[in-house]
Order: sequence, then structure tokens, then C-alpha cells
Amino acid sequence: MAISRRNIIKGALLTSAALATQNAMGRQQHSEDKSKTLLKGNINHSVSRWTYGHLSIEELCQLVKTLGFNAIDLVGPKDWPILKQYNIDSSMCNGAELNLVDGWIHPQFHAELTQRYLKHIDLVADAGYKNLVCFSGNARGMSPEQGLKNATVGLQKVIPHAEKRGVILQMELFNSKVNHPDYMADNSKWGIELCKRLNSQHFKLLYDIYHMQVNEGDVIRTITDNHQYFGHYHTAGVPGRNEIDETQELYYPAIAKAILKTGFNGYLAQEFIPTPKSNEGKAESLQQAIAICDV
Ligand SMILES: O=C(O)C(=O)CO
Repeated sequence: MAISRRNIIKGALLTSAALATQNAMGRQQHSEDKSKTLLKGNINHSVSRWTYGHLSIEELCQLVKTLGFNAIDLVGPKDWPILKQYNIDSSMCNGAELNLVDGWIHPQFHAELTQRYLKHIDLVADAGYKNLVCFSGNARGMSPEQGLKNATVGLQKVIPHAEKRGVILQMELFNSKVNHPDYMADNSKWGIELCKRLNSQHFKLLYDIYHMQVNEGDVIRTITDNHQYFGHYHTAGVPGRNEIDETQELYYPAIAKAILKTGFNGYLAQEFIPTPKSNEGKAESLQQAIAICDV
């Protein structure tokens, strides 16, 4: 892979120096503009909040700005005011879900989910955001066909409101082999069938490249053939869910190029678990990942 860690580290050190200067001089805007020019501007980059949970939300906002992008995934309403202070987009809002295992395939949760999602769609729209994550839940013996039927009935109760408010519900695809045993939406075929049945531009899939490589592979062809159903992408290295560099099996520059080729103008969010112990090392991992995907 062309992008070496050493070059990235050199860049990261320069950026840390820039951040220190920025903090000292209080000239945030100046530094942001400088670092932004380091990225090509083709990919809309983001990072998942939980994988950088060692930082406060303010610190993560500062890191994101320093690295030259403007979005954080999986942030709920409580932290949106801080994102707004930094002019950072909440690229995949969360907080409407009950959890990852009790989801839209379960009729017994439809009433509560409907109430929560209707409210949250308004919160997301009022805050000027667009994407809201949702989950299928675990099968617990349910057949895939029954799951599709149930999820269709449930989601139809909230999609008209999402359409009205300009919000897109995005169901995340997870692997069920390693991280989320028994999760129903563990393959793109099932998710795409759900999209077809719901037939709305306001319901899409969050295609998590890591999870789908673990469960089904064939990443670039799947994206190329089905991009109309994919509204958002997550990354991570396979195996291990760590850095997306040459230590793992996916070649992210080619994947990012394939995503761009589909005309995608949504977000590609880093969701790998950084391996370094130090905060600086974790920041370098993020900068490296952004550089790898900045095609
Ligand atoms: O919880 C997970 O595994 C996720 O990928 C959340 O986005």
C-alpha cells in the first residue's frame, strides 16, 4: 500500500503542531482551512464516535477539524450542540433505537420503536441532519422471510414521516459470524430485499464494509451492483476490526474508488478500533485511514 505509516506519522506530527499552535493562538479557522487543503474533496469522510470514545466529544471534534474533515457518526441529540459549535455534521444520528438486538423485525417492539422513531425523526430534521440509524434485531428462531414481513410492516409506520421531514432511515448490516451473533440483517441480499419491499428513497442500508467482508465478501461487486440501496458506508480492517492499512485483507483505496464511481455523495465513516495505546497514536491511525480512503 502506497501510504506508509511513517509518512502519515510525519504528517500527524505536523498536524499536532498545527493544533497546538491553533490552541495557543486561538486561530482555529486558519488552521482548519490549511489542513482541509490536504484532502482531495472527493470523499466525504467521517468517523464513528464510539471508536474514539477515549476522547471527549470536544476533543474528537478538534481532532476531526485538525485532520481536515467535518463529520462524526453515531452521535445522539445530547452532543449535537457541541458538534454545531465546531460546524461538524452528525453524519449518522443515533438514539432512536432500543438497542441492536430488539429491532424492526420484532412486532412486539413496533409500538415503542414507532413512537421513538417518529420523535427522533423530528429531532434529526429540526437539527438540520439527514441520516438516522436503525437495526433489524436478532432472529431468535425467526425465518428471514418472516423478518422481512415484520420489518416491512413496522417500518411502514415511520417512513412516511421520514419522507415528509427529509430524513433517511438507514438499517445497518452487521456480521453475525464474529461480532453480532444471530443479527438478522447480516447479508446484503436480505437488506436489499427489504429496501425493495419498502420502496422509499428514505430507507437505505448502512453498508458496513468490515461486517460484510466477514459475512459475505465480494465487496466491490456488491457495491457496484447495488449502490442505489446503500446510503452510508463504514470501514474497518479484516480480520480484527482494527486499522485499514496493509496489515489486513481489504484494499480500501480500490473500495473507495468503487464507491466514488457509483456517484455516491454520502459519507464514508471510519469505524475501526485503533490499536495504539496513546492518544497520539490513535490520532495517527485515524489520519492514516482518512489518507488511505481519500481517493
Ligand atoms: O456495533 C457495531 O458493530 C457497529 O458496527 C455499529 O456501527
